[in-house]
Amino acid sequence: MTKDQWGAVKQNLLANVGQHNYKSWIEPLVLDRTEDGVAVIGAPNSYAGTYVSRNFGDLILGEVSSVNQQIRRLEFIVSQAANVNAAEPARPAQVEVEPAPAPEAAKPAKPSALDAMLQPAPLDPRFTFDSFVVGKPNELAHAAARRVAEGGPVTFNPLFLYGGVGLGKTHLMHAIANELQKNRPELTVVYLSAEQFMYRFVQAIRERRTMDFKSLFRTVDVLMVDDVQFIAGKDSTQEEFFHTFNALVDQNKQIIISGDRAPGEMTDMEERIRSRMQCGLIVDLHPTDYELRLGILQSKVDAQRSQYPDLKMADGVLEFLAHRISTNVRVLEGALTRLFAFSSLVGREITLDLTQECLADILRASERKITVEEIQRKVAEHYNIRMSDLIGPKRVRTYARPRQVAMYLAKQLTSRSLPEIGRRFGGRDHTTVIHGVRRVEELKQQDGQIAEDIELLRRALEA
Ligand SMILES: Nc1ncnc2c1ncn2[C@@H]1O[C@H](COP(=O)(O)OP(=O)(O)OP(=O)(O)O)[C@@H](O)[C@H]1O
Repeated sequence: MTKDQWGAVKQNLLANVGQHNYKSWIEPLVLDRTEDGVAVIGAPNSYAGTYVSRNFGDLILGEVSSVNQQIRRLEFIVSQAANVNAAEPARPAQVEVEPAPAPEAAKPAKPSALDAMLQPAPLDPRFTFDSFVVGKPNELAHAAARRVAEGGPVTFNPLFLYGGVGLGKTHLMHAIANELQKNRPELTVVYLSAEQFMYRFVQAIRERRTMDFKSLFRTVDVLMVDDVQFIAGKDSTQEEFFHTFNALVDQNKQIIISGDRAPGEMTDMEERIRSRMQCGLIVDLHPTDYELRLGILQSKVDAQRSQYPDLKMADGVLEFLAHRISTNVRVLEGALTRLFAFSSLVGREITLDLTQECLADILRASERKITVEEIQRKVAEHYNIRMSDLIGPKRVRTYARPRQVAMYLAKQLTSRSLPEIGRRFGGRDHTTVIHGVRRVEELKQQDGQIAEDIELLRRALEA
C-alpha cells in the first residue's frame, strides 16, 4: 500500500469516526509497512495501539482492504514516527487484529473529550529503579516493587505502598511502569492518580460513555492508582473503583495502589474497598533516616555534576543537610537544586556558610520541633501509665519498657544529646540512655508489637 493510499484510508476514517476520535486516535497512526497480507501500523504507545485495535480495528481493516485486497490483517507496533514527541524507541505492541465485529467502531462516534482523557498519565522517565536510593526505611517497598516490575505471575494483589509526603511512592510506581514498558512492552500498563481516575469517570458519566470507561479500564494488564486516599468519601467513584478493582483481580491482573496511610486507617473509605486493599501485600515507606538522606543527596549530586561541571562543594555540606533537613525527600532535592543554582550564579564554592545563607528559610522550616517532654507524654498515654512512673525510679518492666521506648524516640526525633536526654528522664546517666536505645533497637527486630508501637508513636509525634 502506498503512502497516498494510506492517506486516503485515513480520510475515509475521518468521515466514519468523527473529528474528535480522529484527532485523538487515528491521526497519529502511521503506516509502517505491509508484508505478507499484514498492514503494520505504528501507534504512539502500546496503550493507544491496544485502544485503536479494540475500538477501530475492523473499521481500519475494512478501509485498508478496500484499497488493497491483499491485506487480511492489521498489526500494531509502537512507533516514534507516530508521535514525534515520544521518547521511546519503536517496539512491537504485539496487538493483532483479526476481522471481527467491533462494537465501538460500529457505533456512530460522537466527538468526545473523554477519548483523549482516557490516555494514561505520562510517566516520568527520571523515576527509575536506578535513580532510587535504597536504605533501611524503604528496602521492603523497593523489593516488592522490583518483584512486581519483573512482570511474572501475580503473587500479591494488590501491592499497596503507603507512607508520608515525598517519600518515594510515586517514584517507585513510575519505576515499575518504566521497567515493565522496557521489558514487557506487550503489557498494557496504566498509571494514573486517583484524582485523574475520578475526573475521567465523571467525564464519562457526563458524556454517557461509562461503558467505554469500564471496558477500557478492564482491559489493562497492570493498573496503578496513585494517592488513592483522594477518592475516600467520593461515593460513586469509590463504587466504580471497586468494580474495576474486582474485575482486574478476577482476571489475575496486577494492581498497584499508593496511599498516604495504611488501608485500614482510611476511615472515609468504604469498608469493602478497605478490606479488598488489604488482601495483597501492604508495604510502608518509613520516614527517611540520616543514612538514606545522605545517600539520596550523594546520588543527586552525582546526577547533577554534568549540568554543573565546575561545581565545588566543601566537605561536610551534605552531612549537614542530611542532618538538618526533614524526612521529606522532595524538600531535600529542592534544597540541593537551589544550592547548585545559587553557587553557580555567584561563582562561589558551596561551603557551610553559603549553605546556611542560601537555605535559611528551608532550614528554619525543618527545624525539629518535637520535644522530649512531648515524647514522654505520648508514650505514657500510649502505654497507659503515669508520667511520674515513666520518668521515676521504678524498674519494673511495665514502666521500664515504655521508658526505653521514650528514650529511643527522644534520640531519634530530637537533636538532644544523650546526657541531655538522661537528665530529662529523672537525672539518669547517659549510659542508661545508650542501653535503653540499644535494647529497643534489638527488640524492634524481634518483637513486632514493639516495632508497631514505635511506628505509631513516631507518626503521632510527627503529624
Ligand atoms: N529513595 C529515593 N531515592 C531517590 N529519590 C527519591 C527517593 N525517595 C524519594 N525520592 C525523590 O523525592 C521526590 C518525591 O518523591 P515522590 O513524588 O515519589 O513522593 P510521594 O511519596 O509520591 O509523595 P506524595 O505523597 O507527595 O505523592 C521525587 O523527586 C523522588 O524522585
